[in-house]
Amino acid sequence: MDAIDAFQDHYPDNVAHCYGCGSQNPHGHQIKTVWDGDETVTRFTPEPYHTSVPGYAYGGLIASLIDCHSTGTAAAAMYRQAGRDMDSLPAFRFVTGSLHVDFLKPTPLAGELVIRGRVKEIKGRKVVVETTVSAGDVTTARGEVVAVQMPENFG
Ligand SMILES: CCCCCCCC(=O)SCCNC(=O)CCNC(=O)[C@H](O)C(C)(C)COP(=O)(O)OP(=O)(O)OC[C@H]1O[C@@H](n2cnc3c(N)ncnc32)[C@H](O)[C@@H]1OP(=O)(O)O
Repeated sequence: MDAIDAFQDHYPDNVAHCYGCGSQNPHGHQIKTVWDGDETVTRFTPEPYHTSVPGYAYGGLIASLIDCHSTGTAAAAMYRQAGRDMDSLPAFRFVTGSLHVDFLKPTPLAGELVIRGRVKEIKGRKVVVETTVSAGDVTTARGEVVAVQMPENFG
């Protein structure tokens, strides 16, 4: 387990292959998300190959960071609401029902991005998460994700 004890470190191995957040996917982003009070935070440094316009990050990367940060936040929020440890069973696993992203400013490729999430609503199997992406003091993207608990018969 990572020193920071991220939400994603608690995903069972059989659902830890996601391109955005799976610790078992060597080609993926392998994001790591933690609580910061009532918010959640992920730190991610894009690589030169994440380019869109030279010097700036590809929008699909930004969207996928918002996506997996938010589904991880949804799972953690559900455990927190239930007063349960993230390793306890049955596992709360969330998939994306809806992903909305507003690209507010170009996101520079130089340096770390800070992704912050806030739970807007928890209702039944659904969690709505608002997430921002910031480079330094500048918020470059804002997203909203409807995360839905993964049905047992997913697929
Ligand atoms: C597990 C670790 C991996 C992490 C994944 C990381 C993120 C991903 O990339 S996941 C892959 C992309 N997503 C998918 O493939 C999901 C495909 N879609 C599905 O399987 C289904 O449509 C699914 C599960 C989202 C919802 O279906 P279902 O379980 O039948 O939901 P349902 O019972 O109708 O709705 C539950 C609630 O969610 C809401 N909801 C469902 N879909 C949406 C949607 N597209 N937009 C907005 N709200 C939605 C419903 O309105 C309902 O809300 P309310 O209770 O307020 O009425």
